[in-house]
Amino acid sequence: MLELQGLTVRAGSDPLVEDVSLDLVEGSLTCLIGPSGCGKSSVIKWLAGVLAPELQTKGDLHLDGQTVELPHDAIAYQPQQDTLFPWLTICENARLGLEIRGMERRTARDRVRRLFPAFGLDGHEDSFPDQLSGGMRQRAAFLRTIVQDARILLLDEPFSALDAVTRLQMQDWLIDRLAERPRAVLMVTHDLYEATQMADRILVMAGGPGRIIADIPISTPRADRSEATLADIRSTLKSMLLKETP
Ligand SMILES: Nc1ncnc2c1ncn2[C@@H]1O[C@H](COP(=O)(O)OP(=O)(O)OP(=O)(O)O)[C@@H](O)[C@H]1O
Repeated sequence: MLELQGLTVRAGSDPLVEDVSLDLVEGSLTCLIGPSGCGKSSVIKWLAGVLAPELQTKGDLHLDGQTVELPHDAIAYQPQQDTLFPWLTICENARLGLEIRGMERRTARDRVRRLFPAFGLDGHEDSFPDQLSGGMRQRAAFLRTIVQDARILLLDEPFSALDAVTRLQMQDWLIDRLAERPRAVLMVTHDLYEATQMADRILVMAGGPGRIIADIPISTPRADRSEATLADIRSTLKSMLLKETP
């Protein structure tokens, strides 16, 4: 579905990412892991079309075999922080992206409001972000991303600001939402447990400059994943990350 070939990112003469290629498949969640600073966000930001303009980049991107220009409507991006505007209600925050893309305000509001129950936000349409818990804010950020109805979701550490229990709940919740409508998902995480529990495939990056050093499919169905079934793969990933962390 989405194929990236040979992404290179440089800051002047300093190579940040070198020859990264990956493909994303509909109905499949790919996790991107790697040591801090190895270039994970740079890859995901480039795919989203929001990488800092002062960086020099080279790479080919194809969607269903066609070359695409970035940013592209088929690709939705959720940055590390929830980035909800504090002066807008949750409903206004969620519909903003649709309005920017030209949707009439009433249509955007109706489309967004229909999703509130499934996102556990029923009754909070007119709340402001600081009136919600961390988990609710994160669900609101997901709502804003998912309402764009993009076929490809790029999620940069979507659960990093959450406490441990909310994080586990949100992981299950996201998997359920994705099952309702298959999309291709690329998710950056630092959490090996999260990656092995959620991913269909894990890409491991190393730094200096950033490159992909392993591509590990996880074929065990999510419902059958347990500490025992995932122990070997977690241990392999842990060794790789320890070796690559400066
Ligand atoms: N605009 C920029 N100009 C120069 N260097 C940059 C710029 N943006 C990022 N970098 C550098 O690129 C490298 C990769 O950064 P990036 O944020 O992609 O890493 P990361 O793997 O996502 O890190 P983390 O896991 O800590 O979020 C880092 O060394 C960073 O300092």
